[in-house]
This record gives sequence, C-alpha cells and structure tokens, in this order.
Amino acid sequence: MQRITPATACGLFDIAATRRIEQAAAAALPPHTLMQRAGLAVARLAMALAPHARTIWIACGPGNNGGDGFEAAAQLRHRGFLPIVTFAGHENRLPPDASASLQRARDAGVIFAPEPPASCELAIDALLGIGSSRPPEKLMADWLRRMHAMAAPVLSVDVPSGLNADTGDSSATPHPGALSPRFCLTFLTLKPGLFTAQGRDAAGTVWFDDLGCSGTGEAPAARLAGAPADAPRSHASHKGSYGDVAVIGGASGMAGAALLAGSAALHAGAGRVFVGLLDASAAPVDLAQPELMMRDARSLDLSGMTAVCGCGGGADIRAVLPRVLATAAALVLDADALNAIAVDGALQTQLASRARRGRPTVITPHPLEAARLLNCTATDIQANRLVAARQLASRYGVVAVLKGSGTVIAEGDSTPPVLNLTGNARLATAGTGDVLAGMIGAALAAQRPPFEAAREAVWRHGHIADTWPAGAPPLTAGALARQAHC
Ligand SMILES: NC(=O)C1=CN([C@@H]2O[C@H](COP(=O)(O)OP(=O)(O)OC[C@H]3O[C@@H](n4cnc5c(N)ncnc54)[C@H](OP(=O)(O)O)[C@@H]3O)[C@@H](O)[C@H]2O)[C@@H](O)CC1
Ligand SMILES: Nc1ncnc2c1ncn2[C@@H]1O[C@H](COP(=O)(O)OP(=O)(O)O)[C@@H](O)[C@H]1O
Ligand SMILES: [K+]
Repeated sequence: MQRITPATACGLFDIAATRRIEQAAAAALPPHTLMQRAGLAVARLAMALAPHARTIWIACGPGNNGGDGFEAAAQLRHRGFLPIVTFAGHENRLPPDASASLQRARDAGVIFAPEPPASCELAIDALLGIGSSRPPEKLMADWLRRMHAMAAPVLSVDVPSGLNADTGDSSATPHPGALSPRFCLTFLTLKPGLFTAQGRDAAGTVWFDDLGCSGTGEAPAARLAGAPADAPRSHASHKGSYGDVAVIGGASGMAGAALLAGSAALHAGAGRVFVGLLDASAAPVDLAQPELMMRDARSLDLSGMTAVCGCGGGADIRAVLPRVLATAAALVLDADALNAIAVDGALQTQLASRARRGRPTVITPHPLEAARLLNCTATDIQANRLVAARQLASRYGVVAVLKGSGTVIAEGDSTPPVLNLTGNARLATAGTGDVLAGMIGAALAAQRPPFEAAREAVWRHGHIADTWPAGAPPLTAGALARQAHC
C-alpha cells in the first residue's frame, strides 16, 4: 500500500483499462482472491486511521464495491472491531464475489443495521466504485449526505461514490467542503478522476494498493507530474545562459499583472527580464524591482527572446499579437492574449503556424479561457479536463496548461497528459496565474523543452502554496512571485 503525494510520478488508468487489468488479474488467481485482498487492505487502512474506533460505519452498495465493504467488515470483526454495515442493495442481485463476502461478513458476526449509526469514529464509503453509472439517489444519496456531514473521517473504497473515476466530475453528487478528513484507498490502478476537478476534494489523501498485480501492458490515460529534478547552475554560466524573457501586457490600469509575471520570471532565474507595457504612460522603472527593464511593448525585438504575452493586456493586446506570434522565439500565452485569439481566426492561424516553424508555445488558460478557445462552456471543460487539455494542445499545436485544482498539462496526441498534484486554494487569489506564466517563461528561456518547462513550473508554483506556513499571512501573488526560485 502506497500513499500518493505530489512527488509521486506514475501512470493513471481509465475505467476501461482498469476493467481489463482486473479481468486479467482475476483470471490468473483463485476465485475471490482480489476482493479478499481489497477488503483486507481497507481493514488495515481503517485500523491505521482509527486505531481506537468503537464504531466503524461501513455503507455498502449493490455491486463489487459493496463487496469490498463486506470483506473489510469481516476482517475488522476478526480483529476485534465492531463494524456496523448498512447495505443499499439486494442480496439476490449481488455479483458472486460480493455475495461471497456478504456471507463471510455474516459468518464473522458483523452487525447489519437498517440505518446508519448516529455517530462513529470512521465511516467507510463502499457504495459505488468504478461501476457508478448515474448519480446516487434516494437511500444512497441520503447516506452519502449523512456521511459527509459527520465529524468522523471518511474512507472511500476505490473511488468516492458518485465521482467519475475518469474525469473527476461529481457535479451531480456534491461532496461538501471538507468538514472531516477524507481518504481514498484505490485498487489495481490509480484513476485520473481522483486528482482533478472535484476529485481532489472528494478523495482527500489517496492510498494505492495494486492487490499484488503489478505490471500491465495497458497505456496510461495520463500521468502524475512528479517533482522536478533540481537543476544546479554550472560555475561557467552567465546571464546569457538563462535567457531573456519579455513580458508583453499591462494595459492602462493593469500594469500590475505584467509586473507580477516579470517578477516571477526574474525570481525563477531568467537571465534578463524586460517588461513591455501597453500603457505608454506607465512609470519608466519599477522601484520595487529595479532589475526589470521597462520598455514600450511595441519596440521589443522578440526574435531571441521568450515572450510572456497577455497578462493584464486588456483589449490592447490584440494590436501587438500578430507581431508577437510571428517573431517570438518561444512564447507563453495567457489571459487576454488567449481571449483575443479565441475570437480571431487570423490569430488562430498564426498561432497554429508557429508549431510548423518549430517555435514552442505554451498556453495557460483557466477553464473559462479554455471554454472560449474551444467554443464551449466552462462546465463542459470541467466535465472532462483531460480531454479538454488534449483538444487545446492538438487544435492549436501548443503545450496546453489547463489551470485549476489538478492542473492538466497536455501536448499532442502521442504523449499522455500530465496531472499536477501540487497547489491548493491559497492560489485562489488575483495574479497567481500571471506568476505561473512568468515562471513558465523563465523555464522556456533556460531552454527547457516546452512540455517539461510547463510541468516543472506548474509543480513549483503549486509547491510554494503547499509549503506556505500555516500561521503566515495569506499568500499573495507578489509573495508567490518572490518565491519562484523554490
Ligand atoms: N471484481 C473484482 O474482482 C474486484 C472488484 N473490485 C471492486 O469492485 C468495484 C467495481 O464493482 P462493480 O463493477 O460491481 O461496480 P460498483 O461500483 O460496485 O457499482 C455497480 C453496481 O452499482 C449499481 N449502480 C451504479 N450506479 C448506481 C447509482 N447511482 N445508484 C444505485 N445503483 C447504482 C449498478 O447497477 P446498474 O447500473 O447495473 O443498474 C451495479 O449494481 C471496484 O470499484 C472495486 O471497489 C475490487 O475489489 C478489485 C477486485
Ligand atoms: N483551488 C485551487 N487549487 C489549486 N490551484 C488553484 C486553485 N485556485 C487557483 N489555483 C491556481 O492559481 C492560478 C490562478 O490563475 P488564474 O485563474 O489565471 O488567476 P489570475 O488571472 O488572477 O492570475 C492557477 O495556476 C490555478 O491553477
Ligand atoms: K466507494
């Protein structure tokens, strides 16, 4: 059993692949082995989470996920615990493995109750796993509501009930804000839905058990990003070794966004950072950061530079985009640059042609910006973030960074997208996206390949928020930018 952390780098498999892996594993083992292993793993984690529990409530559903719950109940009872099982299903319609585990729970003397206990020290959600086919309703929905209203920790078996294991969408099954700690023990494969959209809130801390079935010929649907390696600087390097970043943005009243991106690029290690402001009346120097070289956006020669374009750009960014798209050696497109491209076919053609000319481009939309680029709604984007990121990447010939909880980084169709596990809601404050754009710009300027530049910067950006001291003042975008070297 392994706890998944932001440093974990491994493959994620969708439901279809998981089913194939399960079938192959089951065929190679004596009947019922996998469920016995799954139930034992749940019991072990339950005992570790609540070693002194007097009452453990196990809510079991109508399929094999419920079977895992029965099996866990039997194992807990054998170890002196008093699990109380509630069953939302029909005994005569249970699949064979689950039916066998129901019998084992009965034989072990497990208590079956018609109603959940009024309180417990641990609740185990074994209602629905990868076979969830529609939103839970009636009894199941009521039990889930009660479970999530309790102060006790919740341990989800395989997948939080009602969460789509492929996409992380659980819009029809609210998993209300984390009142109590959440855990999820998932089997055979790690599923992408546990780590993006509503998945991170619903699952909480994820544990993985391969049930002794390691190794698979299946192709992953995505991968966890894992921590980037340190990149020590050689003694013989100089500022030219780390490249030039030019931030283009900061229309009237929005210079701050461009300055934040510039500050982030600077602190992330760019050799030189220019800030080309669209607001011609802006101050000629940023006294708080005199390292930033202020220029007029229209005068910068971008042919040897990495441009970070769009931060605070407003409608004015449209006028400079044709030249930026045509000349920037490498490019990060954010915010208003993306909004301008979304409604302009000529700019879209220019963007797509950059890939043909071997000029790397990274785009960093949040879900609404992504929706504009794909001509759909933000709800559509959130319903399948992996697919959306892939579509953005292939349609525009770019590396796409789809921001939000469980940021997705995608490029083309040949590489599985990467899901990033650093970051938290401390980043939900204005300007943090500008900082990310600047950090990616610095990595591109240092000649990192674009997919790696994006993956590493996204990881570090989130890591700063994760390691922000609990008692410290709230994280601001300015403070985030100053930590961009971490
Ligand atoms: N077999 C093995 O060896 C192993 C299996 N393992 C475990 O099995 C799990 C997969 O089991 P599973 O395929 O039986 O699916 P599961 O998630 O239990 O749900 C299917 C049942 O729920 C029903 N149903 C669906 N939605 C519903 C709703 N909203 N409200 C009400 N009912 C709903 C659905 O009914 P139907 O849609 O057919 O009408 C069907 O009856 C997997 O996640 C893992 O925990 C592991 O132990 C590894 C070894
Ligand atoms: N709840 C959250 N969990 C993880 N990351 C978040 C969360 N909220 C925001 N972020 C991150 O913060 C950044 C916000 O970017 P963006 O929405 O463009 O903001 P802004 O335009 O204000 O700079 C993104 O990198 C996003 O992934
Ligand atoms: K479950």
